[in-house]
Amino acid sequence: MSDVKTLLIVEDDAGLQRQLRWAYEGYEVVVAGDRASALDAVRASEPQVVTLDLGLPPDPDGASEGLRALSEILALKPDTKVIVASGNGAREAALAAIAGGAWDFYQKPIDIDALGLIVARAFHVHALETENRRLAARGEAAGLGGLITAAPEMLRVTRTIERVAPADVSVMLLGASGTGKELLARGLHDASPRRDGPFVAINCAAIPETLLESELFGHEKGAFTGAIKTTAGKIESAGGGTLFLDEIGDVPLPLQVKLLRFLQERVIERIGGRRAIPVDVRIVCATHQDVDAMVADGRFREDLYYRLAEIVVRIPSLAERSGDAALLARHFVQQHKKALNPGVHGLAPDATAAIDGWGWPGNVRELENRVKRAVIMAEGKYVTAADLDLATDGAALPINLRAARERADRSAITRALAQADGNISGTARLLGISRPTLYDLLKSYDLHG
Ligand SMILES: Nc1ncnc2c1ncn2[C@@H]1O[C@H](COP(=O)(O)OP(=O)(O)OP(=O)(O)O)[C@@H](O)[C@H]1O
Repeated sequence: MSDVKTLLIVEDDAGLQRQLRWAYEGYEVVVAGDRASALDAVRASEPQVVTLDLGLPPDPDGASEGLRALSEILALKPDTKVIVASGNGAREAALAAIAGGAWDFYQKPIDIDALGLIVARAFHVHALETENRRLAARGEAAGLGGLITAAPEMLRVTRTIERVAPADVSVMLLGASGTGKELLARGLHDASPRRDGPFVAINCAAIPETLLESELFGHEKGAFTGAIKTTAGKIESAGGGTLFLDEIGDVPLPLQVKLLRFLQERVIERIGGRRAIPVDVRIVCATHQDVDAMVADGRFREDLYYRLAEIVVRIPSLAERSGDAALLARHFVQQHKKALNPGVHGLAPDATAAIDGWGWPGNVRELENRVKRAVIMAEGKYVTAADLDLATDGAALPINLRAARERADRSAITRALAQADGNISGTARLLGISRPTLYDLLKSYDLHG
């Protein structure tokens, strides 16, 4: 990357454009007045930092055009630091922008000095992150909550989590199984002012419906058969800290009502109890399910959704994080070799190639399990593709078109299967093929739906 610091100012007001253009020293300043020219400028000048007015034409009084520009800029260059400007009282737009990956926001009218400081800090952080990525490419990065990544798609997520951690807003993490949702929830807690309080996690899908209420809210002695002593629930135990509700989509409707009441009133009553107990807890929740669809067909209460999801963070699957699979595999080999097989030194080149070519439907959890098993199985100094049980993928074979097509097919199918949660109709729809064609492909590639 060149050393030139380029700042893009996206602002439709000609007066402000002029004022801002001359306000900065030491940066190459580029100015754009609307979304299309902003994108052209991002392509042409690759600014590290962008200040973006959310009210752009043709929606100068709203935020729709600005938010669209934000997402398009970040899709083009995910590591860009975008600072959004919003009008008075536009808290919702600002929150939406942060959830959408904006790095910071400031309230208009513009205070040139204050904005100058935010811009300078953005350049500084951009430079640090670039350096981190360089180190990470050599396998040396660990960030939020011990999370390992060098992928811009994931760095955006960790950045969002770091930004929302200090604010007491509820956060919903959406991602497939094994993408690191719990790790991120813990990272958020550790980065928040509640870090000295407890972090309590509960997997709502793993607890039978009949027990979930008592797990969450606690019970008094004698409240039901088997309630031999008064027990505090997870909500109460998380007092002063963070409660992580994993698989929130699995909470049955009657309990959703009770949860909503707690979120509105911030008091709980244990089962069989008469006393309202105030609890100060921050809620972070997660699910691999499509909550929007659940809300649409009445399986998830909309009012509860809005309470739980002030900020929604989508976590990319491992296959969507460029370069991370190999980086994480190296990390897991180093982490586990001592206990499992001290003779192992690292990964053989065919193993790295096979890892890159695999679709990782089970995400980081699958990767860690495969690597652990492979470290145990490895006979020589290096873990091979065969030890990882990935040798059939064709990744290690010489390149030919048929093999390349098969790899692409496999990768798309496994990703679609993961996204559709194994549902065949859903997978076929995502891939744009018919169900019978999908069945044929699954059979010929020996994949399992
Ligand atoms: N980026 C990462 N760096 C290091 N370890 C990771 C990363 N992501 C996930 N892991 C590890 O992978 C395992 C699965 O992660 P985690 O439990 O957070 O996933 P999850 O999305 O909550 O899964 P589930 O929804 O199935 O509970 C854990 O052992 C976690 O430590």
